[in-house]
Amino acid sequence: MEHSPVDPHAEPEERAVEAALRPSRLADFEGQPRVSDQLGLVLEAARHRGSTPDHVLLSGPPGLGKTTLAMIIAAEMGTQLRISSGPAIQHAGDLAAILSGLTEGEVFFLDEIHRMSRPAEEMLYLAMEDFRVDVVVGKGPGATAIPIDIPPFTLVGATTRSGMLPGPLRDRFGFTANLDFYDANALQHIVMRSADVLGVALDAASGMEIASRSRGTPRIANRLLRRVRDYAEVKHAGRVDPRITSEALELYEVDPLGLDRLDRAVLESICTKFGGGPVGLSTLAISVGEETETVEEVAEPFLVRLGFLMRTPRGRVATVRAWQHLGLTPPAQQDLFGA
Ligand SMILES: Nc1ncnc2c1ncn2[C@@H]1O[C@H](COP(=O)(O)OP(=O)(O)OP(=O)(O)O)[C@@H](O)[C@H]1O
Ligand SMILES: [Mg+2]
Repeated sequence: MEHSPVDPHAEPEERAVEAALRPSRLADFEGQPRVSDQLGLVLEAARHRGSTPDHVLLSGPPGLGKTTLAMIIAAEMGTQLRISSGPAIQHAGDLAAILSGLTEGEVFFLDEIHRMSRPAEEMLYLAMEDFRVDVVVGKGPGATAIPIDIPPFTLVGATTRSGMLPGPLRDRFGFTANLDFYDANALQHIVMRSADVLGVALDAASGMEIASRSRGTPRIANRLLRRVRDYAEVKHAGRVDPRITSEALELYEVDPLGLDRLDRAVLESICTKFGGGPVGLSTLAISVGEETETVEEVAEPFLVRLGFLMRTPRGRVATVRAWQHLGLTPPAQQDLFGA
């Protein structure tokens, strides 16, 4: 499938553009006031004590700013950031090599920490708690563990699935930030700032138009901004206004609530082919010509969040709001749940 403009996961070629749009100071990190305040305090206190900050766990859906915050933490502490990820650390030895190479006070960012192997995880416990790793040398009865001290560091772990983290690991973080979806005002601020960086003359109303179609996600807001910029450059000599903005977003099939072609196909299928549901996930996926995983992981979470779709034990059901959003007349209320 072609990449949807509202898929919250990053396209590989998007990483470079994203780097340019990342705020590098906490003060520029918009829209998560609680997280910013609390994290600001943790960092400030550490600076006062002249020690390294507690380990930080960042959790939340893709595109909400976990990597950005990890970089901000290092920048605010004036230290280097080392980056690795759970899937890249399959052997405990990989982790031992990274940890023993850290210098004092460094921030170690471990992305997708829920995907680390078990032995690496156990090594990490010790490193987080005692700043020590035990490297096992040899095999069988003759194997010995050689303790190696590592300099104090701050681990910043990121996960989209905090539920998948084992309790002992979660407990070793001194501070956990749960990132939540952003409201339209915050996204508007983010998009205005990004427009500045990209040199796009974006007015506030167009910024709001982009924000309200971005599914609460800064990554999507920045991406839609770039699509609007392309459209404006090609069709309107670079001029952006609210009408041009909504034309552009319609061209990319992102509707006023942020639904894309697949989201609408899913709802339309439930309503028009299956009488509003319930319909099983695999049947639904076949009817829209998609993989079940795509329907389940890309389309459904947002539809559920909007209150357009319910997952019931008997299958997917479209709500009255979904019918109305599609401009269809819902069947009488009791039929939605009956039979
Ligand atoms: N609070 C924010 N203020 C400004 N820009 C933000 C904010 N949060 C995220 N962004 C922007 O959104 C984009 C995606 O953010 P980031 O890469 O940090 O998300 P993530 O949570 O790490 O996603 P993933 O789970 O896919 O790794 C970046 O370009 C970043 O600059
Ligand atoms: Mg990230």
